[in-house]
Amino acid sequence: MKEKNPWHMPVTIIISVIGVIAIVALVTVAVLQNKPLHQKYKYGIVLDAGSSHTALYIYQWPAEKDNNTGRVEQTHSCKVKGKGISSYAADPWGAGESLTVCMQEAKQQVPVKRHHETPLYLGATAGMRLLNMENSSASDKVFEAVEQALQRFPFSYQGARILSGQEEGAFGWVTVNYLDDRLEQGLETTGALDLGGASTQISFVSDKYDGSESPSNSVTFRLYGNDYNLYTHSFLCYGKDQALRMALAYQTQLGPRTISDPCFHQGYNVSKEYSELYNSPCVSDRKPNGPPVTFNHQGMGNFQQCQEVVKRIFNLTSCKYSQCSFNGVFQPLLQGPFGAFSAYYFVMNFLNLTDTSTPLETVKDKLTQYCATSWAQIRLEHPNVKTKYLAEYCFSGTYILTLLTEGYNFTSESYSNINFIKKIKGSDAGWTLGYMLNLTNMIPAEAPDSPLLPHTGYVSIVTVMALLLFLLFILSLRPLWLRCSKRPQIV
Ligand SMILES: Nc1nc2c(ncn2[C@@H]2O[C@H](COP(=O)(O)OP(=O)(O)OP(=O)(O)O)[C@@H](O)[C@H]2O)c(=O)[nH]1
Repeated sequence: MKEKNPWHMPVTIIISVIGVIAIVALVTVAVLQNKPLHQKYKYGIVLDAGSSHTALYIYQWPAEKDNNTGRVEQTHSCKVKGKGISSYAADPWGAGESLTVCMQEAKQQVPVKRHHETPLYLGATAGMRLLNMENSSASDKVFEAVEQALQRFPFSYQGARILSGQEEGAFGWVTVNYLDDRLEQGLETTGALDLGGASTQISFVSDKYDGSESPSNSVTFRLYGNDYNLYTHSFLCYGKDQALRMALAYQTQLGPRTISDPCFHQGYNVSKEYSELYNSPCVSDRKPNGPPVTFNHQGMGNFQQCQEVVKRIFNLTSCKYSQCSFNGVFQPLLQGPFGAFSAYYFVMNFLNLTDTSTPLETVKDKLTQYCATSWAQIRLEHPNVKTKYLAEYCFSGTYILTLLTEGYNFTSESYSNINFIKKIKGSDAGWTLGYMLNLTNMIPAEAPDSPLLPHTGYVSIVTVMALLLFLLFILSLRPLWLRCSKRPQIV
């Protein structure tokens, strides 16, 4: 005589099968109903028309999350060949044409069906600010040509304009903090240090600054339900290319035929034109009277003397506020971590000085050694680096250190709060992303309502509940099993 297993009984089997199907159906519905829709993306394009060059950035974000948080990312960038658009004053048409290759790339990168709805912006910075100051009709002509060129592409063209220094600083700060998810989460923010070719920006939030002292340095934001009172300042002419011009102008005040420049390596000897050196509003008023056509720019390679030259381009004495950075500009006490990008990164990365835990004295020693290396040796060690960049790293490193410590008042301690960065989570640090987020209203003033549970949490809870229900159901059949097991069957 053998007892029949209750699981083999038809009723139990049918009930179990129905139970399993019910669970699978329940979990499937939970998964499908709450699964994000098939990811479709929207796109935005921003052209950064800088003083030294133009760059194009493409951003994308999930189509159904237009108004959501921390999800816009850079998918592509393109560096326009040649100089910045401000250098086309004598040939405005060339400025428009120069953008064609990168714009064609953008056409390939953005799916065709999204072209017409993709906003396209061009923002120009210090190069065009200077050209506009110097010759506003030339600047208008460059913009006309650029607009015509951009409108030939199938995107939704939203205009080209010059950003103010304040906007450039504030949008750079938004970019850095957005990419770090600091805005959405209401965390302590990171300050932004941007070193361009013609201007430089410093932006940070300080508990000590409420905007009442020097209100022109204050920008207020309400983002994700938090209020920010940002201190920002842009120094026109203190980008690294214009700063170099100013340093050279101090050394050529009397119109000499040769200058021995401590900021260039020994053995560097290049003939340069006075007219070219003084061809900028940052130095034009200092042009010596009747200088020769050219001068010999000779290197001496001495960091300490270079720092003395660089210091001369800063006015560190006049200040009508409670405290200043330089040139009489108000600056509150530095606070928190800082992200330093653009030329800060290019230069410090080349010099192997991005580790800010290195004591400032050691940084100075390394720069001393680097500047003292002969030009022949430097070229031998870096055969693939662009000669213009290579020749200027001693000056640029010295300028950065002087700007940070003497200009902005970073101390040996606060220097370690600086993080030299190029990208954050795959997107370049710079003003462009913040500019687009602002113009597309992609950062809400108030924190968006979030679902009570994330998708995975919801699915897990439904699965656990379904299993528990099934267990309860099986247990409820227990009397049936017992009855079955009490009535043994003879096989
Ligand atoms: N070493 C090095 N320097 C670079 C590189 N790309 C750009 N630069 C230089 O770094 C400086 C800053 O470059 P950008 O951040 O593009 O500045 P920009 O937008 O042209 O200038 P602004 O209009 O003042 O903002 C300029 O002097 C450039 O010539 C690079 O790859 N390596």
